[in-house]
Amino acid sequence: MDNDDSIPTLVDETTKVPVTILTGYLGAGKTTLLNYILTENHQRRIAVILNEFAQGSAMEHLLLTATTDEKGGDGRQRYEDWLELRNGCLCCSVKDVGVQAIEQLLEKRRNHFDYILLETTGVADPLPIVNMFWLDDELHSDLILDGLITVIDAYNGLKNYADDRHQEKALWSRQVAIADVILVNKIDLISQEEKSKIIELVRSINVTAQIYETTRSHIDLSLILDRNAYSKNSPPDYLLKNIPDQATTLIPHGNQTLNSVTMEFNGQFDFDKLDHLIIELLWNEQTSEQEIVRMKAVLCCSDESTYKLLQAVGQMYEFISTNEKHCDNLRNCFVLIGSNLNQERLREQFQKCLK
Ligand SMILES: Nc1nc2c(ncn2[C@@H]2O[C@H](COP(=O)(O)OP(=O)(O)OP(=O)(O)O)[C@@H](O)[C@H]2O)c(=O)[nH]1
Ligand SMILES: [Zn+2]
Repeated sequence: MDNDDSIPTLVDETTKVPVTILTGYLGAGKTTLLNYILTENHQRRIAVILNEFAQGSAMEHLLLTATTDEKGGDGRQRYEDWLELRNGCLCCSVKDVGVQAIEQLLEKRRNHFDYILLETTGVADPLPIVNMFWLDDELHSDLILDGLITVIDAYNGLKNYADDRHQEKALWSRQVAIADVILVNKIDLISQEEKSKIIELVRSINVTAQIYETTRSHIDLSLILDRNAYSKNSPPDYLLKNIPDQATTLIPHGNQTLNSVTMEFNGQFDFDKLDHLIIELLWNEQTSEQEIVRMKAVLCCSDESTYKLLQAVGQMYEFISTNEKHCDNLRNCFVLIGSNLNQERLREQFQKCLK
């Protein structure tokens, strides 16, 4: 499709390119959904990014090209580029590296696509990837996170959840917990009774997501694309949801193991104390024992009646005021990503900053 450089483009160079993230446990129907989206008439030029290990990725690539070829008769190319992140896992190749790679692609191929779909590997915590795309204006990114879709396998879902191996259960729950939209897929394989059970379970983990029942991931695209779920000055939904208070270990990457810690607190923070703690954590306590790479929070501070956001990348951090009043809902949510994060100790440190 190189000759279409000459075709005038309707894409405004200044418009940000939406990124929709697809997550879901192994085999839930993510690629099926991608295939479906790519073959539907969506008036979009979509780039697909697979965040999989090399082998799986090559296979999915084949699956997707097969689908486009089949449907290619009308001469319209429905997706224009392909970015494979080989040798690894976007989720643990610390954030901004991934964003930069995608931005570079975007710069080179600006006229070739105007939407990005990112399928994450089914065995990793999707939170770091979502974090990665929740970008500050100051970073002048061309990308904007549009939404997070979690596909769940209705047939195996209850089993995944009941799995005693802690990692599996935690992963499954987190994928459900942070979604904006949840597709309860493979409805064709379950009974009415099982359907009620799985939907009840999903709802108990995520009270705010839109839940749709699907077969072969078929869904009205207007329900999942262009959702603009993360607009400026409102706390991202996933931070206000009930993310289980827990520490998870992400898949090791190189010689480093990143882990993430999510914490919730009720009440109001004393801003000066909190500010002091952040400096302490990011500047004075960065050791091989504990290193915070990324931190985000939605906060209620006693000096303001609206939510504050906290953003930290490396040692740089900032507080951002929002327009959203915290009223009597005094929930505070933190997400920290780094190495050797000690949740207990962190919790104690933050606790001391409450009024
Ligand atoms: N019966 C039935 N099978 C489905 C449905 N959706 C997907 N499948 C099948 O489930 C299998 C896995 O689907 P994929 O789309 O590859 O799942 P995935 O989430 O991309 O899997 P990973 O990338 O390995 O995590 C495939 O064989 C699909 O054809 C459905 O609604 N009903
Ligand atoms: Zn897949």
